[in-house]
Amino acid sequence: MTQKKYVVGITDHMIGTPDLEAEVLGSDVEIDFFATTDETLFDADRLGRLDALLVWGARLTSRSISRLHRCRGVVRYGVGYEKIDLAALANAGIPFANNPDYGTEEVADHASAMILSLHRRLWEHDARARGYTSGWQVHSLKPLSRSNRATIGIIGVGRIGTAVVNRLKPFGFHILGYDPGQPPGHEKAVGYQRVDRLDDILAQSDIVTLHCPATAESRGMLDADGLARLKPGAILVNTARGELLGDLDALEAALRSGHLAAAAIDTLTQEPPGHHPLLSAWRDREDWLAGRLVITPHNAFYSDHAAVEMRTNAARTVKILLDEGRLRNRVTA
Ligand SMILES: NC(=O)c1ccc[n+]([C@@H]2O[C@H](COP(=O)([O-])OP(=O)(O)OC[C@H]3O[C@@H](n4cnc5c(N)ncnc54)[C@H](O)[C@@H]3O)[C@@H](O)[C@H]2O)c1
Ligand SMILES: O=C(O)[C@H](O)COP(=O)(O)O
Repeated sequence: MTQKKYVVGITDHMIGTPDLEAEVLGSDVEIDFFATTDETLFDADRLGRLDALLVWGARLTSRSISRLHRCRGVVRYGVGYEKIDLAALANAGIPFANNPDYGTEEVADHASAMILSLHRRLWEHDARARGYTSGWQVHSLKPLSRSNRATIGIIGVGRIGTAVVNRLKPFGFHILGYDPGQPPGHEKAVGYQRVDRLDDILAQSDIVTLHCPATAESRGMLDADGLARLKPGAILVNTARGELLGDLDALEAALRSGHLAAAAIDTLTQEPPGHHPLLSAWRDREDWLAGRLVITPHNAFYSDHAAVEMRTNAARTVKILLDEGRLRNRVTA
C-alpha cells in the first residue's frame, strides 16, 4: 500500500461511513474514523498522527486538543461550536472553522413551520378533535389571532433569522428583531423593525423565535427570569441551542401557569433528554399540555440535500486547508 500524504480524523458515529468525505479528500488522505461522540475514548496516539480533524457531535476539550501535536486545523460539520474549546485551540496554535451555510434554509423552514403551527394552534386542535364528543367547530380555541395582528420577535437576525423574516413577512406578521451584532441599517435591508433591548422584544412579541448562538452572554437568556419577561400568553420557538433556556423546571412552570401558551423546541441542553416531569407530560400527552409543547430531535438542519452539502462542504474545507494552507470559514474566540 502506498504511503498517504495526510491523516484526517473524522468523528463521529452519526456520519455512518465517511465515504463522501473520502471522495472529497482524495487518494492522498488516510481517514482515521473515530466512531463515537465520547471524547474520552479518543486515543492519544491516534490524535497525535492527525494533520486535520473534522468533528460533528463530539465535545473537544483541552484533553484531546493537547494531543493534536501535528494538526493544522479543526473543522466542525455544523454551525454551532459551543462544544469546542476555542481558547484551548488558540493556545495550541490550531485554527478552527465551522460550516456556516449548509442548512440555513432547512432550519428557517423548521422554525417557520413551528411558528405557524403553534400560532394556528394546530396540535391543540388536533388533540381536541381527536377527543371530541359533541359539536365540531365549537372546539375552535380562543384566543386565535389573525397573522397580521401578531408580532414575531426574532432574537439573532443572522443567516437563519434573516431567512425566517423572508419566509414569514408574506403572512403579514409584524416582525421585530433584536441583534446587537448587526450594524444599523440591517433592519431596512432585511425588512424588520429593530429593537435595541432584549427586555423590549420579550415584552412586545406574541411569538419569540431564537436564532443566536449559545455564548457566555446568551446562555440562560430565557431562564425563569427571561420567561417571566415574555408577554403573557406568548409562544416560544427554539431551534438554536438548549442552553439559551434555563432548566426544564422553568419551562414547565411557565407552561403550567399558562404564562407561556406554547413552545416548540428542537434543541435541548441534554440530548437525548433525560427524565423530567415536563418530558413525561409531553410523552404521555397529558391533557394540560396536549398540543402545547412540540419537541423535535435536533433535526431542524436536516434534509437529504443538507446532509450531503454539510459533509461535502466540511470535507472540502479540510481539503483546501491541506492543499493550500488556507482555512476558510475560520472562527476566532
Ligand atoms: N437546530 C439546528 O439544527 C441548527 C442548525 C444550524 C444552526 N443552529 C443554531 O442556530 C444558530 C444561528 O445560526 P446562523 O447560521 O443564523 O448563525 P449566524 O452567525 O449567521 O447568526 C447568529 C446571529 O446571532 C447574533 N447574536 C449573537 N449573540 C446574540 C445575542 N446575545 N442576542 C441576540 N443576537 C445575538 C449574531 O450577531 C448573529 O447575527 C447557530 O449558532 C446554531 O446554534 C441550529
Ligand atoms: O449547529 C448546527 O449546524 C446544527 O445544530 C446541527 O449540528 P449539530 O447538531 O451537530 O450541532
